[in-house]
Amino acid sequence: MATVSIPAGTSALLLDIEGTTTPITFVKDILFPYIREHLEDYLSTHWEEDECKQDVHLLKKQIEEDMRQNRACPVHAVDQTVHTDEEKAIREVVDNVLWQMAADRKSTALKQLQGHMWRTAYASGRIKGEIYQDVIPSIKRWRGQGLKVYIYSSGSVEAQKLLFGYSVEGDVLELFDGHFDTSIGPKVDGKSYERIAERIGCPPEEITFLTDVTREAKAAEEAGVNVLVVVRPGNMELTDEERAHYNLITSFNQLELTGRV
Ligand SMILES: CSCCC(=O)C(=O)COP(=O)(O)O
Ligand SMILES: [Mg+2]
Repeated sequence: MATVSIPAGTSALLLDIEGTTTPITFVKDILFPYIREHLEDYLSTHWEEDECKQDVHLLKKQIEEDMRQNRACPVHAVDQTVHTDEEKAIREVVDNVLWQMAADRKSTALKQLQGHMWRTAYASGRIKGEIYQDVIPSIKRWRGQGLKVYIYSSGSVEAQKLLFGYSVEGDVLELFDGHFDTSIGPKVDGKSYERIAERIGCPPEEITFLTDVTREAKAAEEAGVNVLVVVRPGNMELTDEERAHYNLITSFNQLELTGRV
């Protein structure tokens, strides 16, 4: 297995989850089906709770934004502050959420609701966060070499903490120095990486971002962040051009920090 160097000046690693630390199949075959299966029940049970009301409100704001952008989407006009037909309202929210999921949207509104729904599944032991075997030993090694390690995923911070807090490797949350989600901005926008650099207090050139998605890699590069593209089984195929342009790794074990013990 060829080693790939991380520049000597690197002080922080920023990790994507799906397709990088975690198999895409875990998200597609376990996490997302759980949402589809429990969505209607979850909304009915929690409809009157503040958190659920905020989630529904955020979904409504997303729809308003989608309509402004002329995106066709199932609309819910639910306003829980006025009396409505609850069953009909829930049906509308379900339709919108399922539509967003079918399109694999990464909207903060969708991700927020999903994070809240997975709580019970993780806490009850029904779901355990999957992590590739090379991930945890590598993170421990990097931390031992003085690097900080952060997560940046489209999954909400709460969803990230559930995955690593209830993982197949136990609770490994203490290995992370912080978490970012799309509330800092979309992963395909360079500005998001500038904001993260500012937030963690280190220049973009000192950050190395690991992701499976080249649109994200491109955005990070635009911000001056060093990038590695992770190739895992089931990840999206890269074009020849992408293969030529990016440094690729198939395992975190390949990473070597130049100039560090
Ligand atoms: C970590 S929560 C579940 C995954 C998820 O919903 C998602 O959108 C993952 O996207 P990523 O940015 O980690 O590829
Ligand atoms: Mg990913």
